[in-house]
Amino acid sequence: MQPFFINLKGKKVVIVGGGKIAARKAKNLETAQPEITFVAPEFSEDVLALSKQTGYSLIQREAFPADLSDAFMVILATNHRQINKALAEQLSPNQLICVVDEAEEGNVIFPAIIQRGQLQIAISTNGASPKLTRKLKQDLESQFDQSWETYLEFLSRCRNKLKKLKISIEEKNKLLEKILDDRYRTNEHLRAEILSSILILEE
Ligand SMILES: C[C@@]1(CC(=O)O)c2cc3[nH]c(cc4nc(cc5[nH]c(cc(n2)[C@H]1CCC(=O)O)[C@@](C)(CC(=O)O)[C@@H]5CCC(=O)O)C(CC(=O)O)=C4CCC(=O)O)c(CCC(=O)O)c3CC(=O)O
Ligand SMILES: NC(=O)C1=CN([C@@H]2O[C@H](COP(=O)(O)OP(=O)(O)OC[C@H]3O[C@@H](n4cnc5c(N)ncnc54)[C@H](O)[C@@H]3O)[C@@H](O)[C@H]2O)C=CC1
Repeated sequence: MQPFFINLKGKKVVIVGGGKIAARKAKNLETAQPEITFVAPEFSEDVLALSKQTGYSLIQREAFPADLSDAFMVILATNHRQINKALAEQLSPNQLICVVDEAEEGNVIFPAIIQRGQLQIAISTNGASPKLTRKLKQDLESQFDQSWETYLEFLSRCRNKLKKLKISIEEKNKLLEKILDDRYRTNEHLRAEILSSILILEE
């Protein structure tokens, strides 16, 4: 399995099933802002609340292959093994497909995600142990506190400015290395100091 970061903004995602796992996959996708449609005869409170909050569409009936034909991504999350399998078989090999009870019938698996602003860490065990994935996520969550979000904003501002400067690659790299010192993450004054010294340089 190849890890990627993919832009799903505005993409059509169909989730077949409206239970606990359907809701969890939709929450996993929330910051990516896709257009989600759930198809299921019954929706859980979680799915109903999500759809109310976000405007996701609900189609209340059993799913048919035609519901999935124009989806960029399909998540098969019913509690019936045979239904998930049969629908997966009807999909195009060019669609992104997650089969929640049999990963090998699809081509996408969901990682656990830690997000601190522009820093994203995704974890997977290739389906070997979702519980280990969850445990590692909790470990990393305590290792990466909220300060990383501000730090990434700072790194990004510095880099965007440095990219435009007419200085040598060596000098640029030296500065980019320098701001990786952890003191720049923890000390706001150091950040302000170096940022203003970079921002006044001529482009
Ligand atoms: C292959 C994959 C496909 C996919 O769903 O994308 C998949 C498949 C399956 N999961 C199962 C079970 C559980 N999954 C979790 C938890 C998570 N599962 C997630 C992803 C994935 N799960 C993909 C691979 C991930 C990887 O590579 O590690 C996470 C990371 C992301 C998310 O769901 O958003 C999320 C944690 C994130 C978080 O906490 O933030 C728990 C833990 C719990 O609930 O305590 C259990 C119960 C314990 C257990 O069974 O181990 C079953 C058996 C179902 C059954 O028994 O019927 C299957 C089917 C099978 O094994 O074939
Ligand atoms: N990948 C993962 O992370 C995990 C996957 N699972 C698997 O996920 C599956 C779903 O689990 P839950 O959400 O807890 O089940 P659930 O019982 O809460 O929900 C099942 C949903 O499927 C819908 N459904 C049934 N037949 C349908 C049809 N023909 N068309 C459309 N929708 C239909 C039901 O109306 C209901 O909304 C199970 O097969 C379970 O083995 C379970 C745990 C974790």
